[in-house]
Amino acid sequence: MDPADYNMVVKRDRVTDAVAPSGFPDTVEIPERFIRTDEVRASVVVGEEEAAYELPVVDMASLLDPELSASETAKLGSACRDWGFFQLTNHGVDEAVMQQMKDSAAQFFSLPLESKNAVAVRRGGLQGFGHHFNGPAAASDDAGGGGDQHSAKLDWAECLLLDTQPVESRNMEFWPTDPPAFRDALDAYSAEMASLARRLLGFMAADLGVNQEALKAAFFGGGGGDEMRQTMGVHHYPPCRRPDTVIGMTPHTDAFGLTLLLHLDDTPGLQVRRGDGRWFPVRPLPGAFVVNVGDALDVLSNAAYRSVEHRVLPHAHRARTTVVVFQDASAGGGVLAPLPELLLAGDEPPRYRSIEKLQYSKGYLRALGQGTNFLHTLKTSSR
Ligand SMILES: O=C(O)CCC(=O)C(=O)O
Ligand SMILES: [Fe+2]
Repeated sequence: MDPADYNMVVKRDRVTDAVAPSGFPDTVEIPERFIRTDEVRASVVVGEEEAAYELPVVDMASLLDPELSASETAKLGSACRDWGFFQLTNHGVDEAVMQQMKDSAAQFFSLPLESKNAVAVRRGGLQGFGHHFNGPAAASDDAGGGGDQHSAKLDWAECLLLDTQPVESRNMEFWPTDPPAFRDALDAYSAEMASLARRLLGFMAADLGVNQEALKAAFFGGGGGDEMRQTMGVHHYPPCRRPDTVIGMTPHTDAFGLTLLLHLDDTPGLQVRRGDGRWFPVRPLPGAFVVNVGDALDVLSNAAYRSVEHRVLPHAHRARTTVVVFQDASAGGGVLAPLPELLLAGDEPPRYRSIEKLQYSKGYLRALGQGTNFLHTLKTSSR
C-alpha cells in the first residue's frame, strides 16, 4: 500500500514515557489521554448472572472423529453463523511450540520500555512495538511519534504487530532479538497456526457446502501455500486501577479471514458484541483457542458466517497477554468476492459486491480510523 494512505489511517505510535509516566501507571490517577469513561459507561455488558449462554465450544478431536464429525461440524457452522466466535479445544497444536511462544511473549513484555522500543513502530507504519490510538488525530511530526497529544485517545495496551507470512515479506527489523528465542518461537508458531487454519477451513467448507479446495485456495492459493498472508499481534493489557475509564482495544471487526487467539493467562477481557448490542465477556477456557470469523471470510461465505465486533477491557488487578494470528483470505487472484459455488448452488444472490483486495485493505483501514465499518459499504441490496 502507498505510504501516503497509511499516514492517513494508521493509528499506531511508539510507547513513550512522555505519553504516560511509566507507560501504564499503576495508580488511580489515569492520564487524560486514556480516559474514555463515556464510551465505557454507554455500553451494556451482559452480567455473569445472565450469562445463560456461553461462547460455543468446538472440539477438534470430535471434528476429526468419523462418528462425531458431522454433528461437530454443524456446531462449528452454527457458531460461525450465530456468534462469529467459538473456543476450540483439543486443537492438536504442538504444545512445545505454544509454550515457547508464550514464554517469549511474556519475557518480551517484561523488558524495560527502552528494550521493547528496539523494534518500535515507525511513523506511518503498522509493524513493530507500540500502541494504538484513536480519534481524529493523524500522527504528528515530533520525533517520538506522538500522535496528537490532546485529542487522540490511547488504548490501554501495548502490542507487537508483525507480518509473518509469506516468509519473504518479513521485515526482520521489527522482529525482536530479545528474548533470544522469540524469533524462532514466532516462526514455528506462525507455521502451526497456518496449518490449524487450514484444518478448520476444511470443516467450514463442509458446513457451507462448498468444495474444500475452493475455500482453502482463497486462503492459501492453489499450490503449497506460498500465496498465504498472515499477520500476528502480540498484545499486553496491563492491569488498570480504573478499568471503568479506559479501553484495552477499541471495538472493531477483524479485516482478515480467520483469527486464532491464544491466551497466555486466564484473565478475562475480550468482549463480543451480540445482536442486541450488548457486550458478552468471553471466559477463556484453559488451553483453548478463541477463533473468530474476519470480514474476508464473511464475504467469501456470502454473509453466512459473521464477522462480529469485539473489544477488550482491561482488568483491575491482573495483566492479560494474548497472541493473535490473522490468517488472511487474500490468495488466489486480486479480488475478494463471495465464493461462486455458493451463489450457483443455492440460487443465492450475492450479498456483497466484489472488490479488489488492495481497495479493500485501504477501505478497511480508512473506515477503522473513522470508527466506521467498511464491510457494510460492500453490501448489496439483497441482504
Ligand atoms: O487481545 C484480544 O483479546 C483481542 C485482540 C484483537 O481483537 C485483535 O488483535 O484484533
Ligand atoms: Fe480483533
